Amino acid sequence: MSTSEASSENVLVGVIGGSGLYHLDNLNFIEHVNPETPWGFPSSPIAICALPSGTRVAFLARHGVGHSITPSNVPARANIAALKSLGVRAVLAFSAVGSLREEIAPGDVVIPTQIIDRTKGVRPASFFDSSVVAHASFGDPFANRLVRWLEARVRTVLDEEAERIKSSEEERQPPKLHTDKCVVCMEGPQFSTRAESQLYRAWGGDIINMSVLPEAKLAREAELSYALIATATDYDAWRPHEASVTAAEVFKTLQTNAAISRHVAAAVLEALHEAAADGELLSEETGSMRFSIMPRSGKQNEDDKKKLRYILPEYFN
Ligand SMILES: CSC[C@H]1O[C@H](OP(=O)(O)O)[C@H](O)[C@@H]1O
Ligand SMILES: Nc1ncnc2[nH]cnc12
Repeated sequence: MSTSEASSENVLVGVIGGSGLYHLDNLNFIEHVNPETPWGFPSSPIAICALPSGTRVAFLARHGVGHSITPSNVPARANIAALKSLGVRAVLAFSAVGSLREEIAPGDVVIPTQIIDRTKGVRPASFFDSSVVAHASFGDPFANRLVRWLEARVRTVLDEEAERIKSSEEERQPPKLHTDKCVVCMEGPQFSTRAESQLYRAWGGDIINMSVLPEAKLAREAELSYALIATATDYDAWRPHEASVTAAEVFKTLQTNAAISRHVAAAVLEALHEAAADGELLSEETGSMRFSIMPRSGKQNEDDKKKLRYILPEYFN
């Protein structure tokens, strides 16, 4: 199936849900689509949902709806290719992360701008792994304009949440927003040792997950604008006098964090769709691969080019 064949009407924004976020059940579900891409099927069928205005968005559960796919086995190429095939231009990815900083408390929201790669080379991390060679720029791994645009809107959502918590019986601290942070992406599935956790702090890491790579790299190769909205679940393993993170601790905060993530999604998706349609917000990523692909040569295989046409039809027609 080519990109144009798979296009579903006006779906410009894709949401990738992480641990705890398997549905956007505050939006109207329309249908499931399950495109077979040249890299296989996505983690789960993609839910097409409608916002109150009727605008459609695509939702994909990264680990499958029953969370049956480990971080190392997420079919990230199929996920990104499938979203692109629906016409998606901007991806909001949600992730449950560990905190490497005292001031980033469980429940807080982080929109990072940098990544340190601690994956182990076991995940297919490029669409260009064949006779067609490309070197995408990745100095700024997230879509900068989209990140700045999101920060303002997420801050408003969290201010409203703080007001709601203040006027309720709830005793928890309102979630804070942290920007310009660095996410370490580790292989897993085991959590880090205390020594690794300390090392990542020394390197400048602020939060840690197992999922942002290769997702962010593949989004860049497919010219999608990609931003991560991370919610902290734990303090990882760096605090000397505290127990190191356990899955049980992560699960405790997942529900509350998922509620915030749904809130954020509902609050930003309509405006993001409009901005994506206008094009200006996403202009940095559009066309970014044009000069990253090594010049055509007779050695490029026709089948390899055909696969790439699925994500970048303008360069492989
Ligand atoms: C459930 S704890 C570790 C797991 O949670 C995060 O998943 P996601 O990023 O999809 O929310 C983290 O990256 C690990 O994959
Ligand atoms: N401490 C941690 N390390 C890696 N991924 C995580 N996801 C949530 N907490 C995490």
